[in-house]
Amino acid sequence: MKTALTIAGSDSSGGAGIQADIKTMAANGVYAMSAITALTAQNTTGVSDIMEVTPKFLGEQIDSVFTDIRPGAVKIGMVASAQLISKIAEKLKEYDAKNVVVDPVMVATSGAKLISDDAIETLKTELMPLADLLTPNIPEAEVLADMKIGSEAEMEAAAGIISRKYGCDVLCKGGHKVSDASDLLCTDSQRIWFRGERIDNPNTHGTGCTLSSAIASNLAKGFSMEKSIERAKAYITGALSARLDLGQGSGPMDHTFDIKSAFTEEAAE
Ligand SMILES: Nc1ncnc2c1ncn2[C@@H]1O[C@H](COP(=O)(O)OP(=O)(O)O)[C@@H](O)[C@H]1O
Ligand SMILES: Cc1ncc(COP(=O)(O)OP(=O)(O)O)c(N)n1
Repeated sequence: MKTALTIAGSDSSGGAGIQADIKTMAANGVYAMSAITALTAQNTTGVSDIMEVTPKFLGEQIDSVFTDIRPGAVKIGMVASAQLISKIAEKLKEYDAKNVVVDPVMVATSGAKLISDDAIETLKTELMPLADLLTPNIPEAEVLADMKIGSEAEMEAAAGIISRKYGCDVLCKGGHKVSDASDLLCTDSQRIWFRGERIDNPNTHGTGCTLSSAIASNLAKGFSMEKSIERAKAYITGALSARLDLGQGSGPMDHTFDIKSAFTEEAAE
């Protein structure tokens, strides 16, 4: 079985973060492992508290994974502090990690800030240069490229700036647009659009975590970057289309929409 590691924060409501990543990796057929950067007390309406692990303990989790079951891909999500980011960079280099997907998580849909300002600088200087793929949403791409994005042409310009600056592929996600949900991949030689119809569903908690984990899963399985994104886009479209409706705010998606087995039958009366 192919393997993948998520290095991210825990979401107590299960829709984003580590929980979304593990469900996604399992649904995409890879063995999922985790190194937790922080616990969040969070639900569909917001984040009420965050408790970070120490850099030493994060390093020990990563050591435990890499020295035993080597991950075929690594997805990195919420990392709130500069010290934790430096520790991750150190360990990725130490273990020569492959297929590194960095989701530069900054702000949750609910509005909660998930990274400190000084950590954004460390993310740029230490972690992003180690990525094979960066997956900013539009507000994150605006911060990273230092420009406003209001059109597809501006998405292309911003993704180009970020890709050149950090020497990696960039997927600028279009979930924050109002017209459609098309994402743009920028490599050193190509611009590829992944076109998506906007699904009329207010429950989009964890879409970014889910997409980046699905891409990492497909990279771990040996698909090319383009094919991995195409497959991940189909997966998230399916998860959103299942129209799960839980919680009082922006609810989670159905990560298991495509899994039917003897163990997923209806609940007992
Ligand atoms: N309403 C929607 N309908 C279809 N796809 C969506 C919708 N909202 C987000 N997506 C898709 O979900 C993925 C994550 O994008 P986005 O929501 O922009 O990320 P983030 O959660 O980091 O803000 C992208 O592939 C995007 O196109
Ligand atoms: C623990 C944790 N990590 C990341 C996020 C943000 O997730 P994302 O997929 O970007 O989805 P939204 O929150 O923007 O819907 C989070 N909320 N919690």
